Amino acid sequence: MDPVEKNGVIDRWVKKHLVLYTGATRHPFILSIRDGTIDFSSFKRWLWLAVLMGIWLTGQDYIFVREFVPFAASVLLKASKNSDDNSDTEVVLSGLASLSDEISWFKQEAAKWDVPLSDVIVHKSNQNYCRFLESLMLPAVEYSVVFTALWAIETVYQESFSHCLEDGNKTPPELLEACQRWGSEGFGEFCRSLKKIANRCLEKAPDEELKKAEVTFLRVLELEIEFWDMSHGGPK
Ligand SMILES: Cc1ncc(CN)c(N)n1
Repeated sequence: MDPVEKNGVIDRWVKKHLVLYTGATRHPFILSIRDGTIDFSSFKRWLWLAVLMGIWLTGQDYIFVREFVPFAASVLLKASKNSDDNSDTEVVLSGLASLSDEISWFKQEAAKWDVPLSDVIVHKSNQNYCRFLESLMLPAVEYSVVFTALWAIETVYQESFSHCLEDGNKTPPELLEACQRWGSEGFGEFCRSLKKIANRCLEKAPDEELKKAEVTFLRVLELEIEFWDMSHGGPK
């Protein structure tokens, strides 16, 4: 990690809000995947796996990703207009490409597990998250604020699922592919690019905007924790 990143605004916020950040990136749901703390009696294992996969295969995360696409597209639009460095556009575009791959993966997994993705009941916490994304798509929302949100949303998944791939993990084989999707080094590289751009914008932001970006960062962490809680409590 180069020195600039170490002392950037984002690292300061992560340190300042470490409890909430850890709550989002080391959620019991994630720890239960990493530790494979699944009762290995066949029925419970299957049931538990069905609950674990629930977050993906009851379609909650599929619904989220469908909402996340227009949000990411709105960041792309702001990048093409506001950023003084057009490489931002390329970074956001690469993220959109991986989102389209994510959607195809959901569809293929849903088919494999014979889970319909149509007329899925949207869970309350998912509705809240999607409404939050919509609020960030308004033209008036500053570039540094939306980029902080984009970085936080992607990084929570990357930090969470890379943890499930670390040495000593007991992640069930059925979940490895999902963990590799978001926990991969390539996705990690993408998240670091987002962080660099967010830091660059935040360094120049006036106090008012900086405060808004910090509040947005915390809101993303809260929503991600609610999202994991939804799966941990099972689909309601
Ligand atoms: C809830 C959530 N947050 C983040 C990601 C990663 N794009 C996701 N798929 N779902």
